[in-house]
Amino acid sequence: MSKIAVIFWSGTGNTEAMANAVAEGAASKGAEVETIQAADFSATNVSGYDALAFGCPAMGSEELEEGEFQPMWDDVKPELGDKRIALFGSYDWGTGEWMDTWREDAEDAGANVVDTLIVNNEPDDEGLASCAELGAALA
Ligand SMILES: Cc1cc2nc3c(=O)[nH]c(=O)nc-3n(C[C@H](O)[C@H](O)[C@H](O)COP(=O)(O)O)c2cc1C
Repeated sequence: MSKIAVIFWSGTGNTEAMANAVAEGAASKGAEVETIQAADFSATNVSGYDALAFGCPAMGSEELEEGEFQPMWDDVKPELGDKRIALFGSYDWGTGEWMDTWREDAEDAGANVVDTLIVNNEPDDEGLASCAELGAALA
């Protein structure tokens, strides 16, 4: 059975709803899933998982959240090796630029990004289904 971590930061709950749906999708494929707040995850935890999903909304000016998520990400990304990872998050007025930058950053660090998913504001049923598919694809 594969073990999957879904690590997220969410200010107003939209990315958290995505995280829960990603976790449900992975669990539906028989994976053991842990959903973890960004502040509670660090590089030393990476080895305990086969695959990892990271969720963070567009913040700043098309940036990752700087207080908790960005430091965690900078700590974790060099340790990901060839583990399968997915990136997801919610946004509002932009075009998803933060996700393009984030994916590039992950790939520059050598990460094996299997997929990314962005959802505008609160995920609707279609958005939640896409999240579940993302989770299932990681499992
Ligand atoms: C401080 C701040 C900065 C933001 N910057 C952006 C941005 O650059 N681009 C964008 O599309 N949305 C931006 N947003 C909107 C959020 O990404 C959007 O509200 C998202 O749904 C929040 O997700 P959450 O509920 O998981 O916190 C920003 C929101 C806040 C509060």
